[in-house]
Amino acid sequence: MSNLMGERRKKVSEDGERSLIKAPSNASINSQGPSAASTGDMERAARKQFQQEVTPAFVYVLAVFSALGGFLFGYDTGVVSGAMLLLKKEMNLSALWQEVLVSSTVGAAALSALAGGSLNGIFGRRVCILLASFIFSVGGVVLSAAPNKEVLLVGRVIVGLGLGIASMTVPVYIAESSPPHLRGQLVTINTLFITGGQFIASIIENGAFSYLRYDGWRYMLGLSVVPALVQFFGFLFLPESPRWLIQKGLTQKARRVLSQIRGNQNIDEEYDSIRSSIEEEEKDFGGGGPVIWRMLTYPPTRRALIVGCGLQMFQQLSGINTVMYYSATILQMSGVRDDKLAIWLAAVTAFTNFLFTLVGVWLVERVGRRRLTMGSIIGTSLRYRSCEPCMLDPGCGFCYRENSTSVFASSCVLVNQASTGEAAWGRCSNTTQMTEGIYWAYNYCPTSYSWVVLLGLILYLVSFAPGMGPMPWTVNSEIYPLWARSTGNACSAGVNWTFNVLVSLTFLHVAQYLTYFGAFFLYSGLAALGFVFIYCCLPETKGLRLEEIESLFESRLCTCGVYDSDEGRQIEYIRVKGSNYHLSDNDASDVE
Ligand SMILES: O[C@H]1[C@H](O)[C@@H](O)[C@H](O)[C@@H](O)[C@H]1O
Repeated sequence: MSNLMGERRKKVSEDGERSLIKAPSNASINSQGPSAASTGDMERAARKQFQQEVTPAFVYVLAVFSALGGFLFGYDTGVVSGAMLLLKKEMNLSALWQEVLVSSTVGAAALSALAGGSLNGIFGRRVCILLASFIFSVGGVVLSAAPNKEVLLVGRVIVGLGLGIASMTVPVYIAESSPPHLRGQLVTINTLFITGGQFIASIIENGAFSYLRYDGWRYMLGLSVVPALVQFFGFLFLPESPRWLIQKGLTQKARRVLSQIRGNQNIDEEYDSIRSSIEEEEKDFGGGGPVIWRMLTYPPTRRALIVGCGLQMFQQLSGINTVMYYSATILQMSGVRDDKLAIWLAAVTAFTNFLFTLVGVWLVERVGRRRLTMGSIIGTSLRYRSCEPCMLDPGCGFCYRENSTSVFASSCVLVNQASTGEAAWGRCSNTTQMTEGIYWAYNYCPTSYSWVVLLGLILYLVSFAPGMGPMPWTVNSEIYPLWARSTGNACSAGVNWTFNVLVSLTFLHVAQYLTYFGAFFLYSGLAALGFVFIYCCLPETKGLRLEEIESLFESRLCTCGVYDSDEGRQIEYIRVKGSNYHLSDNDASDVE
């Protein structure tokens, strides 16, 4: 089958009408005398003209309206912790009910992301986004009106169903509508909106609603109806993905949409190329069993699926949501004793995540997905090395003296086997004997080190947010051929949500057993594994057309870093006839 696809690509590049030539490098232009040089000049002029073409505003409008799905993702997963503080008092919720209310949304999202694959294939991206925003609105209304915890649970499950569908559809819709040179940036805007939603949620948690004696949680949870309705009504007027339309044979409509999105520029080459790719795909993969089976039995899509799901798995295993969901608790354990301060500091961490995702939006088309993701995961795995080594050992605790400014006379001492509240011997061995100014810290660093923990969390987010946060979503929206795109994204989003629920549900237990710092070392180790996976298996997709990306998975999965060389990236084709030139971002370096 892979030979077949190779043949197909050869055919496309030899096609007369869409005649393509290899663009010579600068060096070869200079060494080939005047005529070659003037061809080179013409090409340069053409490139310059191409690069001056303004990207129509419509594609940004489309990306922003779609990314409201990301905002709801961030808001709904973020606001629940603040709402829970109020709910547990008002509805007398047990710990089990609190856990169920928080994780039911994430669990429902995992299931509906998987189901979203078929819905996308059958009804299209636009209908799925409309459906998700409708579900979000219903969920918001149910939550804000809930008379008891059972109805709350129903509302949380409804919201989760919307989340799963939105999380797998929005990146695909944006990727399929964007021009190649902006695709990474526009898809990454979706993650920017996720982290923006988390940040706004953290502000709302602290804001006026949290001071209401009754029903503050209703406003917190119900507020999500506003962006959901904006998205719903916006999408009534926004078009379907042109690629999905072509796949369904609605070619006239697809042409109209593509030309609308491209601001009436000449779309002939882009349209032809998408259409011929899809027709070839139809011929090669038209029949023969469920899509997931066809993906698993065809090596390039199997490899893409491994890369896509692996990225999502490592994103979650590197512990992002232990920070996003528990940062207030972590800060309290590290010595911040005032509740309100801990919650405000948690908002600072959410803001850092947002701000540095913006850096990711800026970097993605400059340094590419691969380098950004690798740099990010390295930073992520290094972050935890700064805190007390003593805390790593569940058998030890920290005995210290403290005055108003500093910690002194500290030592790491074995914990009493019978009670972790005191040391096995010494100054901290008997709580009643502990005189004023002597403290015993088990499972956290003493107060004057809490800034180290806050700094640790911030440094972690500074390295996580530009790469590991957005890239798994961005890369997944690009690496599958059209016939496998919905299913590929459904699976990888399902993996993301599943590991999200696994890591966030087990975090407190893991921390109890290994201490907070031990748990962080565990995630750090997993992130290091993730680095090896990314280094070996993730190819660069920057600047390529969606239809070209599939060929990156034709060779062996783990090529151990050969992607870093520019080999293969030098093959640039420009069209000789007509006025549409396709350039990868490498071309930018040729243009003065
Ligand atoms: O990419 C996002 C983002 O990084 C969020 O902050 C996180 O909560 C999500 O789980 C993740 O998928």
